[in-house]
Amino acid sequence: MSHPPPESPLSLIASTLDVLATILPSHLLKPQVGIVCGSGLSTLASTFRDKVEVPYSSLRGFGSSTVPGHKSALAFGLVGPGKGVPVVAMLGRFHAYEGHALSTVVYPIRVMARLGVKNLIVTNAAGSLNPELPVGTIVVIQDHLALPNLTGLNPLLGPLLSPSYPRFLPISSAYSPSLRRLAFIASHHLSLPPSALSEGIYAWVSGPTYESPAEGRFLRNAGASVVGMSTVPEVCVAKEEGMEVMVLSLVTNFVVIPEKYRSIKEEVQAELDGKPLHIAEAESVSHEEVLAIGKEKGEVMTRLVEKIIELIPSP
Ligand SMILES: O=P(O)(O)O[C@@H]1C[C@H](O)[C@@H](CO)O1
Ligand code: HPA
Repeated sequence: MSHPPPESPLSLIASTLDVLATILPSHLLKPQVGIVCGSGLSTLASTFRDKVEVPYSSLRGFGSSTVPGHKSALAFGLVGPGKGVPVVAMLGRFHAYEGHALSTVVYPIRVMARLGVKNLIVTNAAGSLNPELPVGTIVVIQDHLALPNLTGLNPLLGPLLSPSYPRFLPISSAYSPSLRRLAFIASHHLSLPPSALSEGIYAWVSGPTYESPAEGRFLRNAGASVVGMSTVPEVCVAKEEGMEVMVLSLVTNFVVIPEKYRSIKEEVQAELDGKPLHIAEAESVSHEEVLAIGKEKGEVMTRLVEKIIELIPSP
């Protein structure tokens, strides 16, 4: 029995675009800005005007978000005063740890590029590796440390989607300085305290385990400021597609990095000596905690993203 040839990625994207063209009103069909909503951050689309939500299940090539705090739909709408800026948001993303191929993780970014998106704002929830980045801080990402990229899980592995794409993509300037500037200017316009927004380096890990103390220390010593399980694949592909990219990480927890390991040997010896030690329970992180901070900070993230969009020069 002969099988039909596999569908090419470009024809799959074309079919997704056809579906969107039949659903969307013309003023929403050419979004200028794309947004990826991180864990618990789908409220970023709560203030879109003329909003149209398109479930991923109606779009071939899209997976389904299986993680709490991620909704399986695109939201199209207008942001900002006057006519407004047409935008599209992924209300939930796909992570490799859910079992999605990296090509599925980045598929919506390729669709956004072909809809005309030139500027991409990627958000995520992340663990802090630095005591100077407390929970609730929004970190404007300057660079990344992507161990999966370096060890064989790079989203750009495989044939090029277009012969015009570079085989060896430089990503030394992946995080757009001009968009990063707008983040700080927007924060000033909104009168946010200077401590609300910081800068740092995002470490991408595959998850789904949170980091062990030794892994957290390793990433911190390697120069990372925050760690998370997403974002870098989307950034690499957006860069390949020629977009300007900005990443905002919301610190939802500290990664547990004790200065000293609990020593069972010392504890037993202290008990034998009749001087038992009082050991504090080690903290641990949970996704519920991550979502709770997303909910608490959703409003300020929304205002910041809206203001950044307003400040992006129109084409
Ligand atoms: O999609 P993001 O990166 O915001 O989600 C983070 C990383 C894991 O998916 C999850 C862990 O709590 O939150
Ligand atoms: O501590 C974390 N580690 C990895 N990913 C995360 N996403 C939110 N918090 C974390």
